[in-house]
Amino acid sequence: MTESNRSAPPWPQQDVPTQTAILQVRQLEYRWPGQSAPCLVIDDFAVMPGETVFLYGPSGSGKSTLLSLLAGVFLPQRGEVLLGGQDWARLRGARRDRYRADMLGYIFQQFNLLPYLSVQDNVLLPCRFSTSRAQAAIAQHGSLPAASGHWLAAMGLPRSSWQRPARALSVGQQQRVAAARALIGAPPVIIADEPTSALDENRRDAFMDLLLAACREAGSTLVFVSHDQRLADRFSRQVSLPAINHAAIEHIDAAEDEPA
Ligand SMILES: Nc1ncnc2c1ncn2[C@@H]1O[C@H](COP(=O)(O)OP(=O)(O)OP(=O)(O)O)[C@@H](O)[C@H]1O
Repeated sequence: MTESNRSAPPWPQQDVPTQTAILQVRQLEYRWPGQSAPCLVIDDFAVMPGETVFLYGPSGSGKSTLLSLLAGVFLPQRGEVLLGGQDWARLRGARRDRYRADMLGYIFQQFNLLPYLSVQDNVLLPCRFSTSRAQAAIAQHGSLPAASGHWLAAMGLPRSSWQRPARALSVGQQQRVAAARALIGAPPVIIADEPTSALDENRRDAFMDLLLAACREAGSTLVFVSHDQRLADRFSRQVSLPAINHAAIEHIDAAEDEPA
């Protein structure tokens, strides 16, 4: 990205009219190194801007693998994965990392916070890697500390916790910090991989209420993986990975993972 277009959204504008998919998978085939058979064979899968997608499937069906492909962490052996009209395979090394930081917030099952950094500094991390996220955060909230405070408050974290080291927070609070980190700078897409699996029922419901409201406020599209079918109705679309994946892999307890 050049200095002159830094304030523009980071994705290639000419390729993204409003009704174009923000995420697109075409003729994808992905095989893990050393495996003879592919784990994922997906002809066509698209997510439109503003959707909230609940992606489900049994253990081992490839959900996390697909998320890594959507995030450009892995590249497919065949086919294309596009984010914001940009084919991940056409970006190399540092450019791919920067585009990911510009475009994506990622919430991990185990939070992946830096334990000794303060809550606020954890939330600000994406702004260190992405100029466009930092600029968006400042444009929206006036300053980076104000932006981190905004998303921490949106996720229900009291001000008294913001300067504490992340490791001093409870599991439920740490997952809220991870969500605030994904939301800062309002990236176009948020990907969440089983973010509620460590939460009890009350904390899970509260987390979901706050996360979905915050994604709406940020205008971020959400792709959310979970085993927990009780969450499915909260989303604008439910997608069964085995239903779109033509790879001949064994699924464990497929029937148990159908939505209620
Ligand atoms: N590091 C790896 N090396 C080789 N094969 C792998 C590796 N990680 C995963 N796989 C294969 O890819 C398949 C899909 O794994 P993945 O973790 O994407 O499934 P999942 O649906 O996310 O499972 P879970 O719900 O248990 O997290 C697995 O069945 C496994 O065979």
